[in-house]
Amino acid sequence: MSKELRDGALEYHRLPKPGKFSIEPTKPLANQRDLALAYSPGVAYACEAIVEDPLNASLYTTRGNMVAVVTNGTAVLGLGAIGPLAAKPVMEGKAVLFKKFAGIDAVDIEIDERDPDKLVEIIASLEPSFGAINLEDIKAPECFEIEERLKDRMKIPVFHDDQHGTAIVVSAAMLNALRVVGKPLDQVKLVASGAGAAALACLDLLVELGLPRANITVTDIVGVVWKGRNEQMDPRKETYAVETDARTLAEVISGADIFLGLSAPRVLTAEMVKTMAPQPIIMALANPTPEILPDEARRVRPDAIIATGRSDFPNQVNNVLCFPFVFRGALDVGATTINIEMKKAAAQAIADLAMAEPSSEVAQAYGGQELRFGPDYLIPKPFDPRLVVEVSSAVARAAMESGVATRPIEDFDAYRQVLSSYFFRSGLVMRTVFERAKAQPKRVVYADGEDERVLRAAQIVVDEGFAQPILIGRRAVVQRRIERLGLRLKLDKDIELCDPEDDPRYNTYWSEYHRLMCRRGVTPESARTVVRTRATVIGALMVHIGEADALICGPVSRFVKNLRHLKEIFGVRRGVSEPCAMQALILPTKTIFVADTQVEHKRSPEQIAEMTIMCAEEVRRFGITPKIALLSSSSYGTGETPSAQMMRDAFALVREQAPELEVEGEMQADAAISEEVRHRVFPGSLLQGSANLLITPDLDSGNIAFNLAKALTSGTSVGPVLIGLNHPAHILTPAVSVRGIVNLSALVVVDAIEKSRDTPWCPIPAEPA
Ligand SMILES: NC(=O)C1=CN([C@@H]2O[C@H](COP(=O)(O)OP(=O)(O)OC[C@H]3O[C@@H](n4cnc5c(N)ncnc54)[C@H](OP(=O)(O)O)[C@@H]3O)[C@@H](O)[C@H]2O)C=CC1
Ligand SMILES: CC(=O)C(=O)O
Ligand SMILES: [Mg+2]
Repeated sequence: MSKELRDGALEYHRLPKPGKFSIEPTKPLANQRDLALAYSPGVAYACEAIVEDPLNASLYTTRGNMVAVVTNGTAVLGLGAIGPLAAKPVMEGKAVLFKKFAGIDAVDIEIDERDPDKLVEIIASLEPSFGAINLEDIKAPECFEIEERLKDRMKIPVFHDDQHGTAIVVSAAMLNALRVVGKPLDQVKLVASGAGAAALACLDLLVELGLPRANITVTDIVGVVWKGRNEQMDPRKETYAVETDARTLAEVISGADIFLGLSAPRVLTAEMVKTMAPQPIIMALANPTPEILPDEARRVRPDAIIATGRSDFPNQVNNVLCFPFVFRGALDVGATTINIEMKKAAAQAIADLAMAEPSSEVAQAYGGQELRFGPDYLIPKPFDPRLVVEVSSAVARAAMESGVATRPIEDFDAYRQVLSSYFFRSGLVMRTVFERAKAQPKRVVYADGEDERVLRAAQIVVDEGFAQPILIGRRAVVQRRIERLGLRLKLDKDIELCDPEDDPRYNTYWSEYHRLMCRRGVTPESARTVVRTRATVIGALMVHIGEADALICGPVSRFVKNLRHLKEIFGVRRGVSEPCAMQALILPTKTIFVADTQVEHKRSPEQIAEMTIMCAEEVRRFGITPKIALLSSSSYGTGETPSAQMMRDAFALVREQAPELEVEGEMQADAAISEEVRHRVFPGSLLQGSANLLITPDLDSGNIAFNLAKALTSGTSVGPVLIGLNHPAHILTPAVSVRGIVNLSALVVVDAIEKSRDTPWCPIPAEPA
């Protein structure tokens, strides 16, 4: 390993605080009452509820989402028996991965004990504290007995990750590697290096999946595991002992289709690789140094498919792809164990994901690497946000079907939404919107149909089935990009295309545009030019004419230009003097909406009141009750600036026009968020709790406040949501992500559904306003 990596890793572990995680309270502990609830005397009620029914522990404590990562430090990575203290960085790392990838709270427990009997006693005694136990880096053969005895004794899942996590990921990668080389699992010859925890569990699962036991030869530190051998044997190894005169890896590797290394650094040589069968599969998985480095193997066998356990080579076969998600699924259904059905379901889900087209989030995280199923992309990358959804739900379902789930999931669609929120925090907030959109899909035209993000979003929209996309773009370019991105979209089947260079509807579009704009200085000639060159205009005309129900434009062209076209072609809703843009910031504990972030830099009190009422209506679409604060530098009359007066006037107008709204103003932003601060300055406030819709006095303050909060909190943003036009449309900003486009697509479909019901929209004016 390079010095640079060593220095970087040590600094990462040391700064800014030693170690990799800390524990944060999830409840307020700010005053005497909180103390009385959290601790004595209030806590006693939670204790009594658990005495009454032990299942209440998952209601009143962290137990249901808490996993112990337990080791005794006897087989730490490939570093060997380095002891429990030195194992702590690895275990802290596993704990952090549980949290990051699957939202599971995990703590590392390093136990200074090698005696299996004592270890079993210690670990079994942890049952009251945890919802599941992840055994880690405990050496073979003791690990087998330890796990079996704990599984018998404990009523929560006990899972030795080095065995089963590795087996699941190896099986997924193996199934896909065999798919690439076109060899059936029941006809390949496999040689394993290593007969420890990981290797034997992998072999067990591969046998379960159809690899004949007779096709397997195992080697370890002594050499071939043969029938009759006495040296360093144990009952588990014995099950793979074969009748043979061969005694070394070099002898048995000849003609093998697969090398599975879960042993030690550099045990496989280039000479040995040369003798393998055509298109050999080499899984050199010892960590951190594999049995052979990929370059060395590739040099002698360019036809090989190669995987390692490391993130710095293609095909990282590592149990990180599995353990967070298997535990997530098991905890969510209250599984009493993790059985073979759950393991097989996890392996299949991982294998299937690599076959699906790559996600843009992964492409982004991996710096634009080519991520299409093939020899260098056999399994998904650890940062693939689909893993938590697909693997956890497959495991949960398998637990239910195999009868080990104590809390079966009733609504799998809802569960998948919750799972996606572990990665995309917009998931939960957007759930109501997606459900409504799916119930009544609409035709959405995308003006920038050649943009890669739009194409990826269109694929998701088609897969999720909440809209029928229409793309504006040149046919050859769109087709080429679909292929390059590995998408499955079929032009003219999944999606309609409008090619601005060659569309028979061109004459209809420019004539209509001219009709709308002829009294605004637009000549037939310039109408032709605008329609030929501005995709947003074509998209807007399609909606206006009724060929589409809603429009998404951007991210390529500028927001203000797009908005101008939309106002010209659509007009604004009756009673609206100016549209506005609202953005949502989704934080771990709450969602806030801010307006106006994009549209009009100066509004009158009447327009602020109008915007407030429109935005409140929009917030309800997310299933959230608006709690509105009209922001200012002044709180309840403390300032005399014109903008403070304007917000006071706007507040009075909103109270008059929409008395049902929970609204207050004018106030500073901290008073809006904190009830405590607000009550200090104005105890009689009409607003309860924290405001979630923040109306700012002008565009600059709205935009600055939103972006500052976003940058400081790293919250997820949804929007800008364009409100007030006479037809459903949103304008994408240049920084939008694929997920952002998908979110806005769902929102625009919901707009279109409401418009089709004629609530609260009004008809298209004959001439634009
Ligand atoms: N990529 C991944 O996701 C994972 C990788 N691993 C890696 O796999 C390796 C084994 O881990 P694990 O099974 O937990 O450990 P174990 O200690 O349980 O097993 C190690 C095995 O390797 C054998 N071995 C050790 N040295 C050699 C050698 N020089 N030549 C041949 N065989 C040897 C041992 O032989 P003997 O039985 O004779 O002692 C034993 O069978 C480690 O490098 C670990 O990092 C493990 C889990 C997951
Ligand atoms: C990845 C892992 O668990 C190991 O190498 O031990
Ligand atoms: Mg391990």
